Amino acid sequence: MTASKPVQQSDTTKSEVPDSTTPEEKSNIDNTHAVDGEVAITVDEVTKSYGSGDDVVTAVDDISFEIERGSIVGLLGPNGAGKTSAIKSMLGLVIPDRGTVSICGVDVASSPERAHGHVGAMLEGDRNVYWRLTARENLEFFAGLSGEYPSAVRDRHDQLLEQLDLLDVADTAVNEFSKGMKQKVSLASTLARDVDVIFLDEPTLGLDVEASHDLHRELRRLAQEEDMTIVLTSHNLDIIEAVSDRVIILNDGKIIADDDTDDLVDLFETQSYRFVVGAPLPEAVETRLRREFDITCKREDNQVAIDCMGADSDTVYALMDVLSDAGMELHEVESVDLDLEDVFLEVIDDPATANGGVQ
Ligand SMILES: Nc1ncnc2c1ncn2[C@@H]1O[C@H](COP(=O)(O)OP(=O)(O)OP(=O)(O)O)[C@@H](O)[C@H]1O
Repeated sequence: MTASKPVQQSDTTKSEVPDSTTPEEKSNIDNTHAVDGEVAITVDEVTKSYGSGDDVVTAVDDISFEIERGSIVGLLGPNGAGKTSAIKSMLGLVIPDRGTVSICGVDVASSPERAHGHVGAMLEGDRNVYWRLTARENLEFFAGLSGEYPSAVRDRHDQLLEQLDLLDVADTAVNEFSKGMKQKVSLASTLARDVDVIFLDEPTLGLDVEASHDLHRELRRLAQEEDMTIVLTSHNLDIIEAVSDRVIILNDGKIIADDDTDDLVDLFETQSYRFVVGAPLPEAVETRLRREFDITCKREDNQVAIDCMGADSDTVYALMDVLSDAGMELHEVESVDLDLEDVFLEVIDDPATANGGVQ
């Protein structure tokens, strides 16, 4: 990503980035898959604050992780959790106060151009591309930024355009496209160079269901067949659950969970129980349950379903004792089917529940 578009965005922090790439390194910028071992990204004790004195905001607070080559990692967190700052730190778009980042074994701070040679990024969706250019011209432009000749990448671009269902409109100006199509051109432009790592911020924003599924498939294919490493953020947790091998959840700049997506959901599933009792649930009983346990109640016909998250066996028996003391008839106890969204809300509410995943 010698000078690819994300680095050119109206990002006031860009000027902070020094380019200490040596002339030898510059002459050596290429897109070979020079991956060091199996680790594509290393983030080591990175902290990034903005402002100073009383106004200081610590957006990223001492985070460390490694991302394996060919994996897809979802970076999650509520608004203001530090996701964008973490991604910008990884890309070298902001300079961390402390810590180091390396991509494909290249230190981003000391050799940004060489590191960027391995990276594509789509940070602002359809605003990432030039609307007056055609889809194909956008791809050629972004490939050209790193010195690739249009004739040399034509086959690859045709393949990309075909995979994203854009080949028929390849020579149409982007400003005639729908938002979803622009988004796809943006993704194709991110992939227009042969890179090892891509960062995608809200890649499915504006895409319809079918286009979203196409994108899921394409991301999985890129990881599985081309060994591409993908870091994505989205507020749509269905997408993260569908494509990510692993999720890292940030809150207040800290990592509060970091685990394989399936393991994280399984962990909560085995700890989450539904107790079904006959309605009504007396207010005093509900108040006591809410005070002593992490529960939600749903009324269904003549029954009340009490969902208890993060429960071990002691909790299950203690909750059953409360119901029994209150003379409630217990119809059923079952484990609850959860999705990533349930897990995310639970971890944000109480990070300690992600035991095994907390740093
Ligand atoms: N340039 C900046 N100057 C000052 N504070 C900033 C700056 N950028 C981010 N912040 C603050 O840092 C914190 C983390 O912001 P960041 O944008 O990294 O979070 P985020 O998880 O990406 O949020 P969102 O989901 O809302 O995009 C927030 O409190 C934000 O206000």
